[in-house]
Amino acid sequence: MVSFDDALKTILDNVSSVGTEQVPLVEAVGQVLAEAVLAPWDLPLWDNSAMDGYAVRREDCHSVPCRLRVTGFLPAGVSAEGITVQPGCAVRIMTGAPLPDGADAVVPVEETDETSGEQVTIREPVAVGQHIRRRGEDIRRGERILEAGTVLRPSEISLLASCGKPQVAVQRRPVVAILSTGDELVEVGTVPGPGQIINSNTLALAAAVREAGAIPRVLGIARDNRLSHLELMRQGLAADALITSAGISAGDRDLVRVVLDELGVKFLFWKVAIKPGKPTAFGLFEGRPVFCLPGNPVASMVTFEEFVRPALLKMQGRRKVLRPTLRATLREPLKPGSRMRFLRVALEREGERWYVRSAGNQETGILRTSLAADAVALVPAHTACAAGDEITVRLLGEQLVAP
Ligand SMILES: Nc1nc2c(c(=O)[nH]1)N[C@H]1C(S)=C(S)[C@@H](COP(=O)(O)OP(=O)(O)OC[C@H]3O[C@@H](n4cnc5c(N)ncnc54)[C@H](O)[C@@H]3O)O[C@H]1N2
Ligand code: MOO
Repeated sequence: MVSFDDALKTILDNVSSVGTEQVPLVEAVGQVLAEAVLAPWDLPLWDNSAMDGYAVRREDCHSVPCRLRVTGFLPAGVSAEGITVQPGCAVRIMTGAPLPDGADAVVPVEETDETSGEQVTIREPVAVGQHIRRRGEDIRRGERILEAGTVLRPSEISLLASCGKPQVAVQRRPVVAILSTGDELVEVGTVPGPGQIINSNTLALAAAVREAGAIPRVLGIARDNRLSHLELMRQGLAADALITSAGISAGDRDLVRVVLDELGVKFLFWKVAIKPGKPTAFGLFEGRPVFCLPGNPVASMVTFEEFVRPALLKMQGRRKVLRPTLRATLREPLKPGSRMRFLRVALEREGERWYVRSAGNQETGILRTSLAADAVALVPAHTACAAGDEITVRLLGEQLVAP
């Protein structure tokens, strides 16, 4: 049986990017850039006004108030070619419009009085360069603005768009096959008969795969016989990764490992010293990962979170693949366990401190506890804790606070 740390390390050492693809910009959000991007031009493209107002020559405004003749109008979207601010004159200009020749300052409309359509009075002192956005002040042409490996957020998308890229090379999202096993399973939408339960793991795993940025491919249910396993596992092994659910512990019909062995999967471990999730196995098929997760719905979710999610993120080119942990103070004591434990917990914040309490019954059949959990406490084996002790918890999902 391997330790949790060794299991995670083995997985992460054996997965890598599944390749790159070109995608339209909007679809690239959340994906990892696969190319360095150079700015093809300066940004801003040309000097322009940061205010609605008047383009002026500073030397005409030495002593204010002063009166200037309005000789033109520059809205955004027009060229300033052929327009020059002559001595004693001003050009009415809108935010974003190109700065006309001769002008070296913009006076916001609030600091002027329009005497008539033809004249304007400048009331406030004027400094050279004020309210002008200079060509290239943000980004210089030829500058390396984004490195391969960058996670694309809306800000990066904005920059890529400004650099004229309608599509971009990103790390491809892996296709992840999901196979549940068991004669007791029926698909959702069917009312379970005697001895039957609904195959909820497939949907939970597919949702978790999608949430991790990958593409789920649901294979259905392998029945508890070799042929059914063989047929669906062959399909699953063609995907970038395969996740199986159940059939991996000591049961008489637990065929998953036997059949995957037969198909040529090389297992690197098949039991981990954790609770829940002891019967978790990991193998490789032609370099592609195979995760065999326990059938208990809670164990399935916990092992996905701890082992599969980091792997799927790494396969998408992410360098940071673990959710953050924080130290929190226990509200209640914890008994020691013989294996490292993952306890579903609820966090509360008081001032700058985080407090943690059990989210409910920790038996792995009890899904309700997961609904109340917003973090998982990582409790080492043989460790008893008293109320008031600090423990490490891993946040689940994004932590938002009420406005
Ligand atoms: N003698 C032993 N028995 C068990 C051991 C052990 O080490 N020795 N380990 C226990 C632990 S821990 C777990 S977890 C389970 C895992 O067993 P399997 O992964 O082989 O899964 P099954 O026995 O087939 O099912 C367990 C449980 O989960 C339900 N299940 C299965 N598939 C689904 C699904 N797709 N959707 C929803 N629920 C599912 C299934 O009905 C069972 O109740 O083994 C212990 N036993
Ligand atoms: O994986 Mo089992 O308890 O460890 O649910």
